[in-house]
Amino acid sequence: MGEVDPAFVQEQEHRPKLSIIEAKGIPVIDLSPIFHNEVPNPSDIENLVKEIGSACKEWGFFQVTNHGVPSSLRQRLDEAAKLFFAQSLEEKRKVARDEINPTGYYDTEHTKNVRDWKEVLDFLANDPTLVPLNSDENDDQFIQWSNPSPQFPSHFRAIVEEYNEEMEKLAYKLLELIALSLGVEAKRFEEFFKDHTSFIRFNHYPPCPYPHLALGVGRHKDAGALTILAQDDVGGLEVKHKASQEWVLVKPTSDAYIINVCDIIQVWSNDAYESVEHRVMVNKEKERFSIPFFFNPGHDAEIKPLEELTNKQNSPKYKPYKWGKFFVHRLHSNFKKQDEENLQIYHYKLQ
Ligand SMILES: O=C(O)CCC(=O)C(=O)O
Ligand SMILES: [Fe+2]
Repeated sequence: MGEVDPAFVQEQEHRPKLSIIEAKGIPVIDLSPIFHNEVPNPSDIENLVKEIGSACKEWGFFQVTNHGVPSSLRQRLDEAAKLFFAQSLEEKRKVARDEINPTGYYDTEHTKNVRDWKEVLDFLANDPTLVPLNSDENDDQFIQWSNPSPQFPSHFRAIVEEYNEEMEKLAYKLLELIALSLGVEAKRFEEFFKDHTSFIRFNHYPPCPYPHLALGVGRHKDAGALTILAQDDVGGLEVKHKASQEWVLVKPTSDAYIINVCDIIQVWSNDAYESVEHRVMVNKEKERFSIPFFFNPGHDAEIKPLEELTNKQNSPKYKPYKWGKFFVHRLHSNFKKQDEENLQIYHYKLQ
């Protein structure tokens, strides 16, 4: 790749600074109070909830340790992903995604209309997953998406299924802690996740000859409820710090997960918590792997600010929207460069 392909080139203002000053990083939160005691100690839980609430307010991002996910499972998953991506393009394209079934492999994603320097493999958490056929509000047809079955490595799908179960368990726990931190019942959000549309993504960022011009993933916010991200030890994820508006590198912490509250929690909390912009830098020498689990509600979930969190002084800031319609709208526009901007939650803003 000698010539710079203009599809990858970011506008000047969005290009990464390659010499990063490592400011204070995102908080690291120890989840052992909920996992390592048979009967959790109420004051430990209270402190944990406070820590999570502050992290959500200040950063929208935090890392968790002692999260209960076996590290041996994570290792097996990392190895399987490496084996898959090391194959020829021809092999990988045998499980390519298409406009009907968007799971599987692809290497042409655009974020904000600039091509990302990455290749991706997506699996659903629930196979099959029911979603609306299109984003038209008046059309009530549905479609089922199903998972790809890569031939190699042969055990890939089985490991992904095992890992998905662990991600779900952790996601529900985190959601409870976040609910408590907002002052609502621990299980308040659970009803929205019946037949959830969550999915797991394998990201591979190959070394890039022009890391000052391109990004692994351009700046964006995640559209779902919560993301649980595993990153390797290379580093590259940057988060926009709310107070300073600076891009801050998320330093890899071994065996930790990076958690971010996404657009739906922003809406539920009526902007008490914000979904924060992030992006991924690439580098000339090393490839990088990351594995986000996107925890999304069921397609039928209606998303709007929680009644308990709104009142006369703090009226709802968003119109209700159906998650499934929003999701397929976003997905269809990710396929190619488009003239109009992607659907975002601010399009539902009331004030
Ligand atoms: O690779 C990463 O660290 C983050 C990827 C990401 O933000 C995404 O896939 O939405
Ligand atoms: Fe993201």
